[in-house]
Amino acid sequence: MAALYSPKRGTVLVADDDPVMRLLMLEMLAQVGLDAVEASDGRAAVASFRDNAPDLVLLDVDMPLLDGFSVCRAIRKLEGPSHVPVIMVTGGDDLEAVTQAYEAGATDFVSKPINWPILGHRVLYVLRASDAISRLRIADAHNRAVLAAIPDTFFRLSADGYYLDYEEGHEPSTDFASRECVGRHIRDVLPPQIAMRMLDQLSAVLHSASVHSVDYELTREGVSHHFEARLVGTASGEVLGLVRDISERKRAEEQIRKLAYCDSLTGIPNRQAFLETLENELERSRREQRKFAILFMDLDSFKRINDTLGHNVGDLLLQIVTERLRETIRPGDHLCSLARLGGDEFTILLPDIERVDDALAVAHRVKDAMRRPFNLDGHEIFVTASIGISLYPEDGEDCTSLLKFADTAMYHAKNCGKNNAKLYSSSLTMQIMSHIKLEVGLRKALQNNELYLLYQPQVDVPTTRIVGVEALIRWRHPEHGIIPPTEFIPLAEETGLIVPIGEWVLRTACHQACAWKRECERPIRMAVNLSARQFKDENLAQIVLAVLHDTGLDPSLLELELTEGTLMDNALATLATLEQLRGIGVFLSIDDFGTGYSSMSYLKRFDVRALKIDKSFISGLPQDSENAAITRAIIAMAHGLKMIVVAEGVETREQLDLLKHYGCDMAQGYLLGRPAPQDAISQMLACAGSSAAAV
Ligand SMILES: Nc1nc2c(ncn2[C@@H]2O[C@@H]3COP(=O)(O)O[C@H]4[C@@H](O)[C@H](n5cnc6c(=O)[nH]c(N)nc65)O[C@@H]4COP(=O)(O)O[C@H]3[C@H]2O)c(=O)[nH]1
Repeated sequence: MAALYSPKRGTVLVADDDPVMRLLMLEMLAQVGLDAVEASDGRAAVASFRDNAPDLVLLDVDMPLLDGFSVCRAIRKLEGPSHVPVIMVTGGDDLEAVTQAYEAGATDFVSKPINWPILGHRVLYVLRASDAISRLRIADAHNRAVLAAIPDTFFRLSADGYYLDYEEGHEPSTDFASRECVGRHIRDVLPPQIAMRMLDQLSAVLHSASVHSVDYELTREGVSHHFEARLVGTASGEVLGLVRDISERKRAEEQIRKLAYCDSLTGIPNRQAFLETLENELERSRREQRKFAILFMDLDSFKRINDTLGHNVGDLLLQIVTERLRETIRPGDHLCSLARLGGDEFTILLPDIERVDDALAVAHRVKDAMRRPFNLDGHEIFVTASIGISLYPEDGEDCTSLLKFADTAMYHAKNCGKNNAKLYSSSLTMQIMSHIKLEVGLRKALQNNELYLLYQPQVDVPTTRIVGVEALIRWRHPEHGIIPPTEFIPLAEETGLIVPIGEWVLRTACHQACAWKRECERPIRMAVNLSARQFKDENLAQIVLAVLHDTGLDPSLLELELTEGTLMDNALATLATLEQLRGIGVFLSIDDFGTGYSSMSYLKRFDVRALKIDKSFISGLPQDSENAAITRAIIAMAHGLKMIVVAEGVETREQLDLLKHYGCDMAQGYLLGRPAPQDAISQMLACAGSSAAAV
């Protein structure tokens, strides 16, 4: 069985010279469960108090040797921090004795004649109250100790905002001295803005049980400090507050913010910071009905510099670019914010612009600043920039769209030949959307057998016999019908899809050339266009070799057509590739000759078999004497270099006659045969002598 809980039994010192009274008191105390020790005079009472440390003293006023008042005073002197309750027993209506008792330090009094049953309860009540008071004292001492241990400033405010109490914290920056606050209103102590926020929170905490905090900054003796006041309401309708100096934390936060919002390479705001500034600017411009512009800048050849000169030089370039951008936008544009979004992409936010021209003017200044040569680690580098501009509110109402549109305009600027600044327009998005759709379609075109080849005859001018064909690709789009190569080859180049597509063209064309050789029992040379991207593909020679091997076509029946631009792009690498192709035994010809560099000396180095004069020269013949002269000169020079000449775009009998007269070797054009499917070409080849149809 569990032991019964027995409350602590208190001990009462009963001091009375009357033995009957003592006996009655002892009896009464026993009734309410209390122990007692007795003293029959004043001195004995003081001695017993010292020896027994009672919890309560019942003290008669009239006693021999030392009266009750003196005993009470002696007890008060003896006792430590604990305050033992003393109940004095006074005569009937002796008011003076009561006053004297309180003055001597008595807790309570009872007057004679004593109501014994009530005295028991009275004693118990006083004991309980004294216990509560001593617990309160301990709690208070605890609280004081806690407050003394924490560095915070502590204060107490009345519900209407007056400081009732104020204890300065340990921090040297403690915001105010106690004497500046106690008895004064918060408004008279703190700056108006801060006081207002405090008062707001004051009423909030009085209506809720939660802790509210207010952050504020105060400048004391020229030094700024950040404080955090935590306020809590009490049951008595007051507010307790703790104020802490959080300057150190604020500094750390600021440091973290800097790291998170600052681009470490250039020291300017990063993407995150830019997006937040943009968000704020949008809010402000919306409120104040103002306009702003976003400039999105991208360097045109950054990747090349990074790849060729290394990342260190690339980084240095970005740092100098940042410096130049800073200088460029500084005069008069102090509100602009510059950021690096990543890589070589920079943005400039131009607030409060009045006209589009203001944004364009900054864009042109930026472009000019970038055009000055950069001296990087001993390398003199020339860089250009493409800039896209979007405007609020004209182009969009939200940050994401505005930034995207500036980016879109930047791409448009790049497509328009780089070193450009372009404004966004909604049609750009449409163009880009259809571009993306086309790209998605092109990715599937090969698997879905949507690509096919047409072949255009190439004839020997003196005899007009078909000696070769040029393979020309077409795309049968499921929705848009036939798409010409001029529309999708650049896209295939851009996306790299030209490599698999080009291989398919080569394979299909070589296959067909073999078939015609079998059918006609004479060789028909197959010309296939090679784009710059294919030419740069380091696997080109292997692909050509594999295709020739797989199809069984004699390499000398394959002619690869390249433009001058492709050849000139990287002369050294070109020579190596050409060497490999020559090693395989295929021929090379230069397409669209006359439209590019037209450098004969280079062509000699590259050992090409044929030059194809661009149709723009042929179309004006025979009337256009200038083009006639150029055509004649090209033919003569090509022959001088032992190259044969093919005229493209021959549409009339007169043109053919003139070309024959100039000694042109071969011709191709609508007059001699339009690009046609393999069956039609087979028929043409089968005709007697295989002369071109119309001639
Ligand atoms: N006005 C006029 N035009 C004539 C005449 N005779 C031929 N043409 C057109 O001129 C273009 C000649 O091809 P290109 O200069 O190599 O120019 C080609 C070539 O650069 C490219 N291309 C075509 N197929 C391929 C391919 O399989 N691979 C690569 N990389 N490019 C290709 O697309 C360009 C355009 O091809 P097409 O639209 O087929 O256009 C062809 C042809 O149809 C004529 O008498 N008058």
